[in-house]
Amino acid sequence: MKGTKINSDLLKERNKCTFNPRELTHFLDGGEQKTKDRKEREKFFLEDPELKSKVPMEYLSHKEKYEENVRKACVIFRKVQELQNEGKAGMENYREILGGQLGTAILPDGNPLTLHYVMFIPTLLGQGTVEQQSEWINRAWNAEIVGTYAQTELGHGTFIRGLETTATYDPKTEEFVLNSPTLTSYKWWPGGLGHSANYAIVVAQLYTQGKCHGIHPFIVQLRDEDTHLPMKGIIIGEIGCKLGMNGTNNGYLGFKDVRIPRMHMLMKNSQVLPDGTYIKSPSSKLTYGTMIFVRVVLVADAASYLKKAVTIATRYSAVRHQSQIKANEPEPQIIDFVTQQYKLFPLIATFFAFDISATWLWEVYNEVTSELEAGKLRNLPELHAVACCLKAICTADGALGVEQCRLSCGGHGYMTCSNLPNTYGLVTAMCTYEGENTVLLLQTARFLIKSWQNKAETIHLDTVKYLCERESKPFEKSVTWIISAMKEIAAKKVELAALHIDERVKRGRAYEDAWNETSVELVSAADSHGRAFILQTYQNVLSGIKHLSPELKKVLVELQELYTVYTALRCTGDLLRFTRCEGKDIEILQSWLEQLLAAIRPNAVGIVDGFDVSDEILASALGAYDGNVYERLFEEASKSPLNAEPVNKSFQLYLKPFLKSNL
Ligand SMILES: Cc1cc2nc3c(=O)[nH]c(=O)nc-3n(C[C@H](O)[C@H](O)[C@H](O)COP(=O)(O)OP(=O)(O)OC[C@H]3O[C@@H](n4cnc5c(N)ncnc54)[C@H](O)[C@@H]3O)c2cc1C
Repeated sequence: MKGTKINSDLLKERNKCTFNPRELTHFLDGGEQKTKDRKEREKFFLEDPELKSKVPMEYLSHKEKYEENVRKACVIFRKVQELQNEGKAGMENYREILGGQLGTAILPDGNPLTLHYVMFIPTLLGQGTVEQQSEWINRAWNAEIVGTYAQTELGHGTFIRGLETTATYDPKTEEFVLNSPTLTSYKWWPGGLGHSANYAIVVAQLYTQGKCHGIHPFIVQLRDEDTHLPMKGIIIGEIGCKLGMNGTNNGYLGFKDVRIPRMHMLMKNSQVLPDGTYIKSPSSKLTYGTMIFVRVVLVADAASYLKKAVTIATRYSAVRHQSQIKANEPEPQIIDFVTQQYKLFPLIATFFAFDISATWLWEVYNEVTSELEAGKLRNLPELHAVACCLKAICTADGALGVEQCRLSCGGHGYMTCSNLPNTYGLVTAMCTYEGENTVLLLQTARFLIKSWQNKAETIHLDTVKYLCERESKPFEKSVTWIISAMKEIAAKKVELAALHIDERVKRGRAYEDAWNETSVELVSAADSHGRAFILQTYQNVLSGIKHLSPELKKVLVELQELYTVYTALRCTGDLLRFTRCEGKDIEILQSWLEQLLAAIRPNAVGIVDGFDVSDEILASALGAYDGNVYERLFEEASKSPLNAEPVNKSFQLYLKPFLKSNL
């Protein structure tokens, strides 16, 4: 629909915007040059006819979808390779192509090769010895082999110590023998495992010299490199249809006496010597690296999906007219209903909060990883604790936010061509994979309880030192007060949870039972801790920005205030229970929130324009830049194969006989 007129409501919105959206784009990209690079990259991929689908993917069968996805995935990574060869190499290519922006524009229902880049290669790097890396990494980078990461089994996901696949060392042949002793030991879920990967990193219980040494990673060839037929003893297939991500080819895998050479165990940390002697890893924490890496990426992805959804819903809300506010007046744009603003604007602000946290996490992850390379593990538990709660909060709020955007678009939001249902499918999956969210919050809680008990150490840790520096300030209508109140809430929740565990233990409960019985409070404490952290990081980053125009800075401050007040009001009960805030103060916060909604209203479309998500990436009839919503809905409907003929054969076969049967 190129060259069509821009919807007049959107034109009006754009005219009243008080800042330059281009400046926001450059700010989010990290500079004008980075915007240029991103746009060039998008053009390189999105304008390639090979990457366009002839028929919308949703009208394809499950099998056709998979085949089309593999075709496109191969084109994509060939193109990434071309970029590398031209010297335009960089993590950005992979992050964009695998993440929520460019990646989902080309493969909206998931990429069957993602795990190769996101898990297989990072695990080889993180857990393989130098020799193993030199054997495998080049082959993997050059895509001579395609790998996946097979950990979860039918019977166990969260509790990895309970995994049942066995790898038993045979010193006579210097091989491991892999077996799936039970139905529940079958691997279940790994992306790309069904029909795409020919290798996998398999997590299995290691047995040597008659003893089990717990779970370890092994490289296993699944399929012949030429024929792609399953190797001897490999039982493999796809797990079937899911709520979303139907293009990722999640698979199952069983082993029947599958032999692999000793050097196929990844031995950077633990080792098995030729005679079967087991050498333990110097620290169990050394395997955290890859896990944290993926969680860091997921926080950024959650922000990116939210950015897309809120762009679609905000533009649509400016175009859509419905009902009346006053009798005899024209129908308003639905964005003028304050309830609609309340649905959308806090989500716009949430994107900024998450994006800023994601950048922080990425930087700290890189620092801690280089420390790790130098054998320094000190900062790893703190990073792990922050990554866990940020992943849980950002993916959970991201999924809720995308669903709220869908609901805010009324009936049309329910259309697949709004791209909101599909986006929801992708985000909600993130709440489960790479650590189920509740379980992750409990991991953060474990760190918080330890920090609570060991204040001498805690005072030196940036993310938790507030547990030692407690002061209860009287209410003030300010961002700073809310942040200190959120920390106070988190600290009190940690204190209470620690107290309740102690009380239960004193009453004779085992510590583990006491932990479980206190776990609702523990999760809540970790959640508050994470939210306080996000608010503080948002504040730190925003107050440090110097080079922006006053017009844009003003908008960014309003958004930060909105996110902060919105977060505070979402935990009104906690504020009243744990801080010096009173009922009358909540009213002040409520009216502050309403003022902020009104302040942001004229700039809402400008802000989402500033996100600069192209129409191809939005892939939405409701969210395109020109706002021609109704024309696009009709255009999408015309693509339904049912509309290709005036009468469907089912009329003659079933409907007509039914109608004429005189029941
Ligand atoms: C789309 C998708 C892609 C995936 N891709 C991969 C992949 O590529 N490779 C791979 O190996 N796996 C993959 N997985 C599997 C994923 O990692 C697991 O589903 C996840 O770890 C959760 O484990 P589970 O399914 O066993 O859930 P469960 O652990 O059975 O969780 C069910 C419920 O029990 C609760 N629960 C469990 N343990 C505790 C506890 N200790 N305390 C409190 N509550 C608890 C949870 O909170 C949850 O409410 C994928 C999953 C999905 C959905």
